[in-house]
Amino acid sequence: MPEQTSSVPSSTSSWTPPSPEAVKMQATELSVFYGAKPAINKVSLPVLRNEVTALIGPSGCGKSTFLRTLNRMNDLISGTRVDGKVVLDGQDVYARGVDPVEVRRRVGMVFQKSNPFPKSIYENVAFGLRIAGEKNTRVLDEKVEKSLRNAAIWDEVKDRLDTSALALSGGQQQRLCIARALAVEPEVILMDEPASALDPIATARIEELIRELRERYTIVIVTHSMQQAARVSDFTAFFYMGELVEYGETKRMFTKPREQRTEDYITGRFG
Ligand SMILES: Nc1ncnc2c1ncn2[C@@H]1O[C@H](COP(=O)(O)OP(=O)(O)OP(=O)(O)O)[C@@H](O)[C@H]1O
Repeated sequence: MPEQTSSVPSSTSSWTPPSPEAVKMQATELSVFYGAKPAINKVSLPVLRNEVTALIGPSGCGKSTFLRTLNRMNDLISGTRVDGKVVLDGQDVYARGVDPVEVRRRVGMVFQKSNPFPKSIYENVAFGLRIAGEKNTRVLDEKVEKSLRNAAIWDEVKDRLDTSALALSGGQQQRLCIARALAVEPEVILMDEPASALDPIATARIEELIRELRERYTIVIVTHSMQQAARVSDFTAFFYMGELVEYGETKRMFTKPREQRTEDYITGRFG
């Protein structure tokens, strides 16, 4: 099978595979070990271009572990071993010679708890650009503004770019972190429960933003909220005890799940 061809578990074999051009990332037979036991076991899952893919499943089933393999964040956790393959635009991100820092630039990440640096709003967004060697003030200004606009927070902060990011509300801080992720022009954005610490209004803004960002980026989101997965995602992957149980279009998964375990989970029978 060529690298770009998507691969899905046998339980979804009646699902029509996407064309190779539609596949931005592809995990194949991916297992991750913390010590001897696999936290995820032989997971094969495509991530489709300009779509939102939601990862759902009960606590501890391996959603975050899977997410972190997509941009080699697991490399930073000592004792982790990754088996299998993750391909980004046809290139194996774990191949020898691939720079994990470049992988993380192309595949950005937003975390559950917003984590702005104790710096100004401006410097938070400019941070990655400065690290990449950008010194031109005009370029920095332009990119900071563009990122803040794209993260739907520009109007709220444009008059106080030099004030501390820590003075923003939780929802604003999370959108600032999204702006920071966008500044280095990633192609894929990974979001690990990005709204779980936010109130319903701030959550709605993040969800709206995810729908907007989908026009330009490929997004993978971990969420505990079935409603959120149904609202924001185009495709859903249901994990259970380290296995990928079912993957498919979100609408279909939530109305006609093929697997009993998926149905039990989305109807709240366990989780
Ligand atoms: N750094 C780590 N060291 C050792 N074990 C870990 C580590 N991170 C995760 N695990 C284990 O791997 C398994 C999967 O965890 P993971 O965080 O990926 O699940 P999750 O589905 O994202 O859970 P949650 O929804 O609670 O965030 C769990 O058994 C967890 O205890």
